[in-house]
Amino acid sequence: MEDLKDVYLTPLPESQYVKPFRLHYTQNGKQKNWDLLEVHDSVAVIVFNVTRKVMIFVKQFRPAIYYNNVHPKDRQSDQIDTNKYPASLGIALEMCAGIIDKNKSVEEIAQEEVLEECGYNVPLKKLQRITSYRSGVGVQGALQTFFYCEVTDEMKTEQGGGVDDEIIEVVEKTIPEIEALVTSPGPISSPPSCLFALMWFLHYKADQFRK
Ligand SMILES: O=c1ccn([C@@H]2O[C@H](COP(=O)(O)OP(=O)(O)O[C@H]3O[C@H](CO)[C@@H](O)[C@H](O)[C@H]3O)[C@@H](O)[C@H]2O)c(=O)[nH]1
Ligand SMILES: [Mg+2]
Repeated sequence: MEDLKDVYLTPLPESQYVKPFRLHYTQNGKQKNWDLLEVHDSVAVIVFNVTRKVMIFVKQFRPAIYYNNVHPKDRQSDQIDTNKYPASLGIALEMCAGIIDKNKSVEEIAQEEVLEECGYNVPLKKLQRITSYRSGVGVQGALQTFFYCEVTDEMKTEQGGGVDDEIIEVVEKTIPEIEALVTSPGPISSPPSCLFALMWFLHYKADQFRK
């Protein structure tokens, strides 16, 4: 995951993942505009292993985090120096998550992501839909649907780690480790949606697993 080289930037061509727009509107009689990115809606799943009382996280290289850790003056050069800026600067700890880019229900997408990324084969009825919320309200506003799912060691039928060219490390954390994560001074290399999910878990679910 940390073997990174040949890092450079280009302007964005036509993309299947992000579409940039300027939205024009008149509000209270005043003409305005706002620059935004159309991105896919998504699902995210808290996977909790009740056999060993650990939460299942995924760790992966996130180019957007990496980019934001590169000093603006060093972004201009032909290539970003990976000795100065190693891959570790872009590695995020997240819940299992995936974009909705297929004609399937959110439950089916969530089920697929849990298998592909974490290696657990869960029946649809084990996926508890908690809520949905808007991510990136400044420029995206896409909808993410959040699930909670309890798994056992017996359900782990695959390695996990992603599909195609995805490189994902499956990481397990105990409840005290989750508490340490959400109370750390940061910067935490996780999206706020993940931190919300962890607080939700600590508030509504964790007590029964603390004994
Ligand atoms: O520019 C891009 C963007 C995506 N991909 C591919 O698209 C897939 C995306 O993976 P998937 O697991 O479906 O989605 P995530 O990247 O995990 O993103 C989800 O999880 C994130 C963490 O919660 C949220 O921020 C996102 O909104 C949500 O879509 C992967 O195969 C990528 O390789 C590319 O190749 N190029
Ligand atoms: Mg994913």
